[in-house]
Amino acid sequence: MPKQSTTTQNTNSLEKTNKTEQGLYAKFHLQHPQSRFALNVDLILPDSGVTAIFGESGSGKTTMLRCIAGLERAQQGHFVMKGETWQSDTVFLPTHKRPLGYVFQEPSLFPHLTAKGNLEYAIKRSGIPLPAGLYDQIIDLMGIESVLANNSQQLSGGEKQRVAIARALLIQPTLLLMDEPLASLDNARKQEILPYLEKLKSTLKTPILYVSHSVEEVMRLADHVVLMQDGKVATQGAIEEVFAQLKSPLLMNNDTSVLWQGQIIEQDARWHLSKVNCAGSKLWIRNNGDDIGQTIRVRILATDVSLTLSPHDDSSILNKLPVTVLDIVPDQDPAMALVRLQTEKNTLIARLTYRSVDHLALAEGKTLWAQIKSVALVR
Ligand SMILES: Nc1ncnc2c1ncn2[C@@H]1O[C@H](COP(=O)(O)OP(=O)(O)OP(=O)(O)O)[C@@H](O)[C@H]1O
Repeated sequence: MPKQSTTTQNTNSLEKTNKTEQGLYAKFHLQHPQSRFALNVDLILPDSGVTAIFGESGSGKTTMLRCIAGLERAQQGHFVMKGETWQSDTVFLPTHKRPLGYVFQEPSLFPHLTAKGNLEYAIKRSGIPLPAGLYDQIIDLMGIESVLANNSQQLSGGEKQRVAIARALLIQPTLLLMDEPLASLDNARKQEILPYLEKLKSTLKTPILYVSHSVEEVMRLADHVVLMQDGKVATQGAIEEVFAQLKSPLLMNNDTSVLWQGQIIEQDARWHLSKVNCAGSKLWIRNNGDDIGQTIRVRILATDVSLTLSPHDDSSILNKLPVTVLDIVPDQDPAMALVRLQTEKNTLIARLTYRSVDHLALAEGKTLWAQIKSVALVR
């Protein structure tokens, strides 16, 4: 059991600092005495939207979240949230004094209370009066009205987790920490909860740090990604940039893909297609009922991208874009290469055999055409 937090200052007065009046500043150095693992991070993160802490098992995602929550005390630690210091050389706010909500992998509801009882307990514990309408808004946001009277043991896994998220929100946190909140659920339950998380993200202003090792979840929810590797930050940035960088073996496999964001600019009713403009690169996708002007995210798998020296019109492929080779990165499979390509403003990745790389004489700066066999709408 990690050592519980202790107070080293009067927590009534949160120390103000001008270090990061906006944003989150997180710097931790932690070494577990019984393990070789060390966490070493020094980050400034956005104070809005969803930041995914993404990485392989054991890379230190949970440890970082626990340091931020004050559940784990780093030998050296500094955490500033919008100008309020939660930890420094002289400050250590205990967890219960930090204005945060924490959602764990396993929803930890009180089994002897109803869903409503769990929520009321959290509101009472927080000691912050609820503004009019917030309770109903959160219940509605999580879609739990119909299960409020149920004993928490009668709830399904998905319902329990939605109640746990509502409970975390009712504390009115300035930061919401979510540690693999969908990991204990089967795929059907995950698909059921993801739209609630999307709605939560677009409705509430609370910044969310979301730990996950699921590319699908990260691509759907995150705006910003911190990629963790061996206790360090391999890279961080806007989600499109991180997935385009190939900075981790986690991103270099059969599922290697890029994420593009764009707006629907045209509908083709006859063929049930929509045209989406992703920073100048225009793609046809299946019409999923989105209106013109709607912002969407699409995922393009590297295995769905092939390259040709000239734009072929005698192929079934709808999406063809002019591209320039940025670089050629070895795949984990020695037969395969990941070719990073520049489109107008986006990066695209093609997974090809080295034989094809040689056949097309691919090299940095070469211009050619990318054919995109399939584009998946992310939602
Ligand atoms: N209390 C502890 N004492 C010793 N070692 C620990 C302790 N907690 C975590 N570790 C080790 O620290 C490393 C990072 O663990 P952490 O749980 O942060 O990784 P993670 O990226 O969240 O992994 P996962 O995705 O599997 O949850 C692991 O090697 C783990 O065994």
